[in-house]
Amino acid sequence: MNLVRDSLQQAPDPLDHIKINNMAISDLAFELKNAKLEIPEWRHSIFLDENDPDESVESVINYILVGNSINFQFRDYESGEKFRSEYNGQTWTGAFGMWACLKRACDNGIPITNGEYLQSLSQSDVENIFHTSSGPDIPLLNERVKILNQIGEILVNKYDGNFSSVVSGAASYLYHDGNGLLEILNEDFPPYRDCATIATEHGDREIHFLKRSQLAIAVLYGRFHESNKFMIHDPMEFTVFSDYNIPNILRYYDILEYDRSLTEKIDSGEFIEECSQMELELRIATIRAADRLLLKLNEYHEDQITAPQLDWELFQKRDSVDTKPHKSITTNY
Ligand SMILES: Nc1nc2c(c(CN[C@H]3C=C[C@H](O)[C@@H]3O)cn2[C@@H]2O[C@H](COP(=O)(O)O)[C@@H](O)[C@H]2O)c(=O)[nH]1
Repeated sequence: MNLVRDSLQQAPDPLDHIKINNMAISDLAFELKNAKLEIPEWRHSIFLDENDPDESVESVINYILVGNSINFQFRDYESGEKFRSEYNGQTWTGAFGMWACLKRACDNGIPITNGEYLQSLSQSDVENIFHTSSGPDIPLLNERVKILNQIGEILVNKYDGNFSSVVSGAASYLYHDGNGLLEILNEDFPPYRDCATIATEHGDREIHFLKRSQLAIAVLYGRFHESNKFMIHDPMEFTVFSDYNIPNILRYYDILEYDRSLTEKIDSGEFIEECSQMELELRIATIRAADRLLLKLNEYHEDQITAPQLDWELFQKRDSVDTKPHKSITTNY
């Protein structure tokens, strides 16, 4: 049982606005066959380090799972300019800009991973956390406040106020008869849910993308996979994380071919409505194409490459491709 892959089986194939080019998939797989395809451990200064005397595996788990609940939308909707903030003498942009602010809050003793604190966070508290002296404000601030309040309430009511209790109570799997960590995040934490309904010839079908929840678990898997401090025994069940960068990178490599109407919308900077057919097709095609790319890549690799490794390889190219990402206003990515 894989919530994402099983649900995508129900989605239309082929799609109306996007064609997946299998030749281009083979070409990119060949190009990447000797790539390192590492599992990132995310050991930047903007993340907590479990080896610090003041930190622990639990504090890293709490930090990553709180932060990823608001890991979405970092580009100014008009200018496309990325949110950015300073930390440790460096400028961090986009998602890393968000993490820089969260780390700054931790350094200032703000208990942002404590459910009690989160459930009563005010708008001005969050404005202060994400205050930046340069560039655009972080988008969707109010949505971030609501999500953090909701996450805090759930943690207090069910999990002793912190995410490490969620992890310790879950099986060390993504999927495990409802007790896998991904299943629990999806079931117990509505802000982490990431699903939509798509019309098919057999009627409406619910499809799951689980982008932020999979990314959050993949970060912990990457950080601790060489130790027994946090295990995921079914890493092949990850899919790539369908945000606004991965589809654009696949488009750049001609793996995703958009029809004229979708091309015109994206290249003119028009918004594509969240949960519209076009937006859902972008996310469905991203995961379908990336899974096919994984299969091709694994023809060249003895030890099986997992989706987080492919995702990170692709994601790093986001600022060097000359195609434009789509714009949808959403809290899913
Ligand atoms: N597929 C995929 N999507 C990712 C990431 C990361 C990397 N950082 C995470 C890794 C560890 C921490 O958890 C960090 O947050 C962010 N994103 C997504 O991209 C968007 C931000 O893009 P830009 O505006 O250019 O910063 C936004 O939707 C964000 O959710 C990734 O690795 N893969």
